[in-house]
Amino acid sequence: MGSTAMDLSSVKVVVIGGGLVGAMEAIFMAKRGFQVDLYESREDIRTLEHVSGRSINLALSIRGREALRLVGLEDQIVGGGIPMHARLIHGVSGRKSAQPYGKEGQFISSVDRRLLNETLLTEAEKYPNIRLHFYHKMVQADFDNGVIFFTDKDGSKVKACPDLTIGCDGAYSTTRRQMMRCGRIDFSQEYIPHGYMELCIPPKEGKFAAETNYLHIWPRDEFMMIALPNQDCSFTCTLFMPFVNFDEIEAAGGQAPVDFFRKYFPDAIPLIGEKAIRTTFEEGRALPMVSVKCSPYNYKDKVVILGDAAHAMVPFYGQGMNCGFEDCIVFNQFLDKFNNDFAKALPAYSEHRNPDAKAICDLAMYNYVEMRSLVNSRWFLFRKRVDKFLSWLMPSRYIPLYSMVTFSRIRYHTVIQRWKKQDMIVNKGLFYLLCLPVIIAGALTLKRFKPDVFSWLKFSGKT
Ligand SMILES: Cc1cc2nc3c(=O)[nH]c(=O)nc-3n(C[C@H](O)[C@H](O)[C@H](O)COP(=O)(O)OP(=O)(O)OC[C@H]3O[C@@H](n4cnc5c(N)ncnc54)[C@H](O)[C@@H]3O)c2cc1C
Ligand SMILES: COc1ccc2c(c1)CN(c1nc(C(=O)N(C)c3cc(Cl)c(F)cc3C(=O)O)c(Cl)s1)C2
Repeated sequence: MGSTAMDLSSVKVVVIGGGLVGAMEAIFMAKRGFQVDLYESREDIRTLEHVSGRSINLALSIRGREALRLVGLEDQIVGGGIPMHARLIHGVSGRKSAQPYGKEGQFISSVDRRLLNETLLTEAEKYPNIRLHFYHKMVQADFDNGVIFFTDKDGSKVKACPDLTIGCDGAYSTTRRQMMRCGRIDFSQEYIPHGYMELCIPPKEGKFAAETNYLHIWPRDEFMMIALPNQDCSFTCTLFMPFVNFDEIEAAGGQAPVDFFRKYFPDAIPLIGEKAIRTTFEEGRALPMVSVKCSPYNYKDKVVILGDAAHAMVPFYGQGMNCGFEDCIVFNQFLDKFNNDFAKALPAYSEHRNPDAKAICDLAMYNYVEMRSLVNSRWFLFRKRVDKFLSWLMPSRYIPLYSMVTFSRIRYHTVIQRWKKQDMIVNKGLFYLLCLPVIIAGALTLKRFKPDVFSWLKFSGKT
């Protein structure tokens, strides 16, 4: 159904989910001229009171920034965030080592999740062709007949009859589940044995209690903690640990959480505070992390899923939201390419985006191991220095993996291809650089003490 500009307002698009990607997608669709109805199961988060010390932040990088630029919000969001120019690794001894993310001026932004979501919803509301419906939970869909059913706040049924449904309802997506009832959708999910819990480093005398413009990392093999700065001079820490360890600490109770921190994160205790560590463990529960993959992302010309609904990933690359925002850019490009013909744009988008989303899900899972253990090892630090040297030596030909993910819009599946090629070259180069001298020294030593040791190398010349 290709449509010309003049009659797009009769095209009805329903967006399921008013989270980060749903709010962003609603704006993209409204800018095209469609009539957009966004349905969010929860309340309007802008009406909720703010609780200090409970802010959750996210790392915003170039892929997400590009989507924000396209909807005119990049400067506002980046300006309200805190730039992180480097990672700061905290050793268990308390020794800290900083590793800049890139060249001068290259940074990632720590942004407040709620503020970002509120800003997107408020921007969406400015469009006359967007209506926001809160307390509307999508419960069933008959995509073939274009009917979607919701329950509203008092449980009564609401119906919508869109031309296109866009599911942005997160990792546990109902839209995806409904699609799986009517189409051949491959689906897989994997929970990792780790959970996460958030803690807060409050301001100290109104100022940041730790180095400000850094992503703080405490890598401890099976455990890891990271901290991102907030506008109110606090840090939000995320502790990653196997559920068995969370359960042990919870079962022990009392001083167990503080004793655990004293053993693994001693330098964080004065920053967070013993009382806050105890109460966070007493009151909070570790949350799960799931990786979801599915294919395709569409069912005919009726429905498409974006964001975590299509590809939830473990957070060990800080790319989930960035990838979901990039979904909005790419889907928009396919609507341009096929002049809003959903029958062509939806399958083409799914075929194009699927390998990229699966690639970043795999990279995030790979990093789940890499960041916890290797970031402490001398080899990891050495490889970072090799990365830095090679990217200085061959800036256009050698880009470190995390730079391709975080500071470029190279397609995620191409990132993996280039990384594998680069890694082979580097490891081969390192072999020759490190092993060859040893081999040569060994051969010379052997030759000195046993001159005829290489006589078998000489050709006898006899036939
Ligand atoms: C610990 C952690 C750290 C992270 N850090 C980063 C980071 O640094 N950088 C980054 O880019 N990403 C990060 N992420 C990932 C990021 O949070 C997600 O990728 C992003 O929130 C996905 O947005 P979404 O809109 O697709 O889904 P969600 O944010 O889950 O939003 C889905 C929305 O749909 C609504 N909904 C659900 N079901 C229905 C229904 N049936 N009907 C109507 N509405 C419904 C929900 O209420 C919700 O509002 C992190 C994730 C975790 C867990
Ligand atoms: C709010 O909760 C969370 C949870 C996890 C993350 C974020 C926010 C933001 N994250 C980012 N990751 C990278 C990255 O590329 N890598 C390889 C890293 C991966 C890990 Cl796990 C890490 F600890 C450091 C780096 C690093 O490079 O510093 C960025 Cl760049 S930002 C992970």
